[in-house]
Amino acid sequence: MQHTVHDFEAAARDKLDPVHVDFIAGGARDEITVRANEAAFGRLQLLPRVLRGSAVRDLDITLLGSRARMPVLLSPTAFHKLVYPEGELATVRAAAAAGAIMIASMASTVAVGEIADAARATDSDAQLWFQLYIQPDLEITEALVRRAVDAGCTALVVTVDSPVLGAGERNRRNGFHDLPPGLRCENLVDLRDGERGHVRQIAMSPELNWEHIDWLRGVTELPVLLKGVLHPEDARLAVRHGADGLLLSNHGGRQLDTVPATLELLPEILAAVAGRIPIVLDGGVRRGTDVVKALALGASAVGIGRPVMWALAQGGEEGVRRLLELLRDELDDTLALCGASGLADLTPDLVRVPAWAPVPGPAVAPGSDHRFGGGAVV
Ligand SMILES: Cc1cc2nc3c(=O)[nH]c(=O)nc-3n(C[C@H](O)[C@H](O)[C@H](O)COP(=O)(O)O)c2cc1C
Ligand SMILES: CCCCC(=O)C(=O)O
Repeated sequence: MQHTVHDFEAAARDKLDPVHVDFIAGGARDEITVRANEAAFGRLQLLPRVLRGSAVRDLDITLLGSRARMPVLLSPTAFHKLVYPEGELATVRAAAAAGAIMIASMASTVAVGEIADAARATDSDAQLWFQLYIQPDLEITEALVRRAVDAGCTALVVTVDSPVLGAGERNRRNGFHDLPPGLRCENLVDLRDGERGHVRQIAMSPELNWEHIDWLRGVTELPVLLKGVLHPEDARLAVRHGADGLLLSNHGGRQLDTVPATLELLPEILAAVAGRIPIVLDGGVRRGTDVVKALALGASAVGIGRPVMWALAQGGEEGVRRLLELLRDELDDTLALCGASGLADLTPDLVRVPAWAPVPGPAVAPGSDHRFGGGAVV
């Protein structure tokens, strides 16, 4: 039985092909950023308030017009059928049950229209968003956007940190470059005559620039979030080019290795956008306390990537449902312990960077023996 988010990973590792475990767990190069994301949460401390809570806590959010019952989104992850036969259909049913926003990957193994139909069939009002890699062929990109719009997606998440494919050295060593026979990137099927949904159809393009974002703004009315902006100057440019939000993400450490943990960048990015657009953060979120830290510092919501893949592999729809319930319970528990009656009570004063320096007292000169009070006071 899984009692923590990490337990799902352990259970999934027992079930999955080790090559697929490496695909999910792995990152770029030395995986320094992969480790940094989780470690950053551990370094921050919470400083709770007392005697001001409430019997129930409000976890609802509205993000760019999409309502959700918890501030945890399912970040886009490719290839769900690789780990569970129903793939994204199982994931979206669980997300809908939890009232969580799912961001379907452009590289999903179920077509976005079918994912949306499965969500609607649950009678939940949970929203589906679509992640897009802008393709240098703009007609193809427009056709993809149309598929997302027709499916009823309520926002687009444009991944901008992938001018080239991340260097997953585990995948290279394992020779994992492709989906196994029978699985396809369903959103890419027949975009052009006869295209069969091959992973290699996805162009990671170093030619992309801000004009592509301007162009995209012109072809859709959907809110557009940029995923993978890390430099504060780019955050300012994103606002100027009409982005409606940012998903502050280093792709779970899968693109450029040695970039900072997203949590460490959050204050700078918030300062750069100065409240003009919401910031969602992903990377290393594994605990209710992690969610609280990110939100207290000013994120509007967080996303989870690998935990969803592990839970899906462990137990399909039921696994992802339990993962989301677990995170919701931990979040609720943390809010109660922080004296918060809802997400609005999460303020930056609840978070501390540890101050290792001793509290200042009477200073004693180096070399003096303070036990005898003989040193000069400086
Ligand atoms: C197996 C896997 C597949 C992913 N696929 C995509 C993708 O298709 N598009 C995308 O923008 N990000 C993708 N990501 C990155 C996630 O959206 C997210 O940024 C990252 O996983 C968050 O970090 P976490 O795994 O520590 O929660 C993928 C990540 C993983 C682990
Ligand atoms: C072509 C699929 C890209 C998936 C991805 O973004 C990742 O594995 O991190």
